[in-house]
Amino acid sequence: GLLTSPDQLSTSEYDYIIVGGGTAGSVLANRLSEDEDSKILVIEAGSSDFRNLAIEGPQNAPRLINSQFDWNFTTVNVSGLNGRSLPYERGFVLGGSSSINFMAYTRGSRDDFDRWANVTGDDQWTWDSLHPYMLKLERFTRATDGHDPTGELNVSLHGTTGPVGFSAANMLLPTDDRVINATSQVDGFPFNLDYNSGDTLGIGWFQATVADGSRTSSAKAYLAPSLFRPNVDVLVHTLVTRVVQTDTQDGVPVLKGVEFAQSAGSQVSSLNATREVILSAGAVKTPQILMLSGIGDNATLAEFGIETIVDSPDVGQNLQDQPLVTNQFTVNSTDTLDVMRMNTTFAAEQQALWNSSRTGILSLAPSSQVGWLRLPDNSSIFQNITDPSAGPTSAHYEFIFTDGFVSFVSEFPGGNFFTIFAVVVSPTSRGNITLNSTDPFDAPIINPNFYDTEFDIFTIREAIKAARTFMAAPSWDGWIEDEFGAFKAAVTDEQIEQYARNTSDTINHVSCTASMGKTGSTGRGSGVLNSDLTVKGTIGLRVVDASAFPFIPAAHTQVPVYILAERASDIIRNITSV
Ligand SMILES: Cc1cc2nc3c(=O)[nH]c(=O)nc-3n(C[C@H](O)[C@H](O)[C@H](O)COP(=O)(O)OP(=O)(O)OC[C@H]3O[C@@H](n4cnc5c(N)ncnc54)[C@H](O)[C@@H]3O)c2cc1C
Repeated sequence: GLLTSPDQLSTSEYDYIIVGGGTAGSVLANRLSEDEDSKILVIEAGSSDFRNLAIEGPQNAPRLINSQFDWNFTTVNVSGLNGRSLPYERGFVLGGSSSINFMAYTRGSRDDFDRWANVTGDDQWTWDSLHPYMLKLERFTRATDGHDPTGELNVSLHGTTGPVGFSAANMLLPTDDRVINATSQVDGFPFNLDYNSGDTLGIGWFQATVADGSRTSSAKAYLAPSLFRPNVDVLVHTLVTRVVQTDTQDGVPVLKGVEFAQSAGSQVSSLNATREVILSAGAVKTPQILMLSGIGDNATLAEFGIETIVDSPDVGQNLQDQPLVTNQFTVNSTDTLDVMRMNTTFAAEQQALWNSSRTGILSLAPSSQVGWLRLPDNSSIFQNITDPSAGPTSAHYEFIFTDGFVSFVSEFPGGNFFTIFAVVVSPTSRGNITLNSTDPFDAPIINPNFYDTEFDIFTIREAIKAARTFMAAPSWDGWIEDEFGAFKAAVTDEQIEQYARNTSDTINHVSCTASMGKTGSTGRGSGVLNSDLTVKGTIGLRVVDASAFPFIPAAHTQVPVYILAERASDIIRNITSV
């Protein structure tokens, strides 16, 4: 059942204690509780309010930033962003970041997963091994306006019975044809019917975790159904403060205990799992919990007076995230989604329509098309830098097309706009998560370290130029008026670089802060986890969330988390075929 206080725990005999009821944690709760004999406890710091209408409404996603459903983290002053600090959103509610994200539904490329298998030396992480899970987890749903999705995705590539409902465009916009037609008018931007085929490259229709006009979160897809089972308890408003050693076996520490509290001054409770503790607290909090529990770099832990249980120098290191720039154009039209911000009567009508039938503009995902693109093979950057992408099916940069004005640095100026996001999706910069204090209620120090490398700056610059090339296609003639604001002013390479440093934000894909490496290998750079996601040097402790990625996929990260968590559930249950 759903519990709001530790006093309500019905038993102290849980087989699995899952830390975090977010994207991955909800998958685990559901799959592990399929075994009626297993008792599962999920401990979640945030609230149970994942059915709140603010979360359910797809077009409301921007308003969840800095809301009660967000941890409201901020980064350090990032030197590659000319010293700016960014808000760093993470979901603080059941479903975790899947409850507040922008819903892009992207599996990643064949090469992304084959690289995971390669660096871990474990074939279970190849695209082919994971493909059954991709089908198992998803459920394709039709558009809310009933239109035929032919031409928007390849339905035959998709699952139709899984828990995660997704869709292509819920209604059509006047800009859709312009984007799609431009793909046949300029070289280098081919149409791709379905970037979830394994080959991501090209421009195509956005698929989103929106079903029947509402957001699909992991809480809705996985956790809510499991709550009907007698063997699942979910305790909300409770922070796990650390994992504790309960035993030693053959000299190896057993970490099957957790401590938790409801607020900074309140009583700390503790429980031991009979089988294992699984950290699914996300790529910001999982490394913090590990360090507070004595698993981290020996010297760093000593500075904070934390006794080292496992000297694991990679904890919190290797942070990978993707920076983005929003580039706006003014348009010769009064029919863009900007109208929702300028015409309150129209906005109220759309709200009423969504409230009554979950249709209309508010059922749309934040974008209707997206593109996955590579730098040309003969780019000058490759003279001295090896291609950091996972391979030929993986992009270096992404476009996200938006019918309206989007900026993370300037206010909406009024008027009608079109925005192309440019995103570096195969970054070589590496950031980190470090401790700020030994207080578990304190946020850790977050440094995404954007644009630390020449490759990342080169790529964003070329992506912004490529956006200009794409938008010069004939299909935009008479509709696009002009570039806008700081984008327009950025002309020379140096100006474009400064424009990127001054306006970039995060796409919120923080990953890889407790990553998998080759099983058994130790020392700096060999990873925090074995390839079965157990924490190296421990017994009884696993990490299952975006921290575990060895490389960030050239994709949005929620589906890779779903895939990882589905696979992890079978590893834990010893199930070898899907
Ligand atoms: C604003 C935003 C937009 C995004 N847009 C997209 C998108 O469009 N498409 C996409 O694919 N991905 C997107 N992402 C990324 C994607 O949502 C995440 O990569 C993914 O959801 C991470 O899953 P996770 O399980 O690793 O962590 P989370 O889902 O964040 O789960 C972690 C959970 O652990 C809880 N927790 C943390 N610490 C503790 C503790 N000490 N004790 C108890 N509980 C704790 C948290 O409250 C949270 O519920 C976006 C993310 C954000 C924030």
